[in-house]
Amino acid sequence: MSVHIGAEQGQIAERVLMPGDPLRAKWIAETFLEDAVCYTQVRGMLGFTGRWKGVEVSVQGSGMGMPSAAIYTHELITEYGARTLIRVGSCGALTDELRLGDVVAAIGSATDSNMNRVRFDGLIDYAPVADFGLLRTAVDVAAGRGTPITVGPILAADAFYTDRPDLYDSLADYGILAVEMESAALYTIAARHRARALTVLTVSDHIKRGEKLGAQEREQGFTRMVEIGLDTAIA
Ligand SMILES: O=P(O)(O)O[C@H]1O[C@H](CO)[C@@H](O)[C@H]1O
Ligand SMILES: O=c1cc[nH]c(=O)[nH]1
Repeated sequence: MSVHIGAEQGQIAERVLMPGDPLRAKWIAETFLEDAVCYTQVRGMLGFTGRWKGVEVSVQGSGMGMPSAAIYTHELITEYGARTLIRVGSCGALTDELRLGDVVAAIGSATDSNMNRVRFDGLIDYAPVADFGLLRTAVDVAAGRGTPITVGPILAADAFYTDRPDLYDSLADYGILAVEMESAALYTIAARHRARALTVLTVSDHIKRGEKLGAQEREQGFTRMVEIGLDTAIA
């Protein structure tokens, strides 16, 4: 029984969807999974296991930011044997190519987090990347569903409220599509343990245009993302 999840062995599936928001985990379990059972409420970070198209899948809230996401990723993999981890989150668009509600798959994550500098003694700028097989599957799944998906690099930031919006402009110049707050930790820890990880996001804000998704569009956008995540997880 792990410190932060506290589930019994066997209660968590090998395939896990990871939203940051624990209430999104609840919504996913109640909306998409058959026979979903809640296996943790520790710190209010809800986790559920049920079935999608007959295959066991878990959905575990990971909180906001890399210190929190790293804890859940680590425990899911090392204590519960999770092998396929797909983050389903929201992001702020940095590029004009993206519109509110668009779905993004993160091929890799630039980050301002210090975690990998500590890991590699400041000597290497490690490049956290998605599992290629999962990414390819997600693109195929999205095409099969008729959902446009934009694949590219993103920024995993420590701060939601930044004092350096100028850096967002520079990153956009270098092809970074959007900003969120967990993917670099997910990709790094999954790689360390030879697990597969992918981040799929819905554009909830446009940073440059100052736009925000409304409640109904948010739910529709998240539905498309979650269905891609679930189909990819079981493929
Ligand atoms: O929608 P989620 O998955 O929480 O992801 C994004 O939303 C939170 C910030 O509002 C951060 O966790 C960020 O990564
Ligand atoms: O991390 C995030 C998530 C959504 N929107 C943002 O601007 N940042």
